[in-house]
Amino acid sequence: MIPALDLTHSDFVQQKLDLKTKPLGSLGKLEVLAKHLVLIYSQGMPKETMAAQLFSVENPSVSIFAGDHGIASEGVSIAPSEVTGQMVANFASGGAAICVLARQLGWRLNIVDCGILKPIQNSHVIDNRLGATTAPFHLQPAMSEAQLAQGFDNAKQLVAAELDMGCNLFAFGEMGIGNTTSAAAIFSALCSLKPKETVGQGTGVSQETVVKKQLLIEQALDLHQLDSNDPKQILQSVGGFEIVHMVGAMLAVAEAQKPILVDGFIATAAAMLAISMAPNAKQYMVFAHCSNEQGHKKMLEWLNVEPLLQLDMRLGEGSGAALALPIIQSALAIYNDMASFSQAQVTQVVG
Ligand SMILES: Cc1cc2ncn([C@H]3O[C@H](COP(=O)(O)O)[C@@H](O)[C@H]3O)c2cc1C
Ligand SMILES: O=C(O)c1cccnc1
Repeated sequence: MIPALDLTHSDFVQQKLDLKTKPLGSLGKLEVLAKHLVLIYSQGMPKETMAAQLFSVENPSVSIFAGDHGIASEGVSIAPSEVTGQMVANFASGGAAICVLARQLGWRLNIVDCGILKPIQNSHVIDNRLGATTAPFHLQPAMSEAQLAQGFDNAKQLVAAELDMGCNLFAFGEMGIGNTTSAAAIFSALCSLKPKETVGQGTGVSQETVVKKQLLIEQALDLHQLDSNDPKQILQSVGGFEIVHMVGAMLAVAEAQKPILVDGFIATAAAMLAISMAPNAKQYMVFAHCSNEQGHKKMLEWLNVEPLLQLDMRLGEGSGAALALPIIQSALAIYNDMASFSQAQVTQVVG
């Protein structure tokens, strides 16, 4: 259901970039990014339309999906589950890191309760609750098939509403105490890796807690006997309500052939599931940063993608994705506005 990226305009875009007044390729990854984005934005355009077109980011939105995790009661985080809801209130009142970055950079923010411990009454929070926390996944599946399906449906509707508002760049963030344990379990199951390879310190837990996370994931992998080729089973068994929304939203954006800015460890676990469900989805993804969570670098290597930024961040919330917006805008500005050798009457340099 997700179309492959049509590469018809690829040579035209490359040539346009090559004829700009600079040594060939000297804007490095910015040129690669410009080409990628212009190809996405020009899908279905006839050659003449595309040749005359300027491309820009319109009405970008970052949606933060929040959900609580049954596994959190095993003490896998520095914080208790209650902090998820407290942070949702913080998102709603504009005080969290993602709020500051979104305001500064020009993202619109959606705050989505996908199933935190206790609902909060706040008109800025979208109610997409699939339950009140997932089940502890080392003992039973994190959620039912119906909850998973409902999450996908919710995400699809959210993306449809965003597209109606003219949004053409999507970022997704998450908040959910315990969700690095869930993301590591997903990574282990999808790539048949031992938990030792995939588990990290999350919010900054001790080495002892890292070992506890590994043992819980081992127990879960034993219990569920997950098939690395069955991403839905993996998501239902060891995922989270916010992760379900992320996967569903990524698939919906890719189906609409718009770009997705992928954030850190948890968002990349969601991206890997989406790609496993629909391989073409990867062609609409831009990987914003490499987080400091051990395992994220391995995920990016496994996907064979290069992130735009490496700032030693390990927060989530969509913060790394948010920071990449100015780079996206710069890439498009170079494509749109930079003079060619002939326009500027500069002798074309070769080599
Ligand atoms: C105050 C606070 C704000 C956060 N914002 C994002 N996270 C991040 O940390 C959590 C994942 O780490 P773990 O698996 O170790 O719990 C997620 O909620 C993630 O978004 C936060 C965590 C805390 C404590
Ligand atoms: O990489 C991330 O996105 C991350 C790392 C630690 C905690 N929360 C999120």
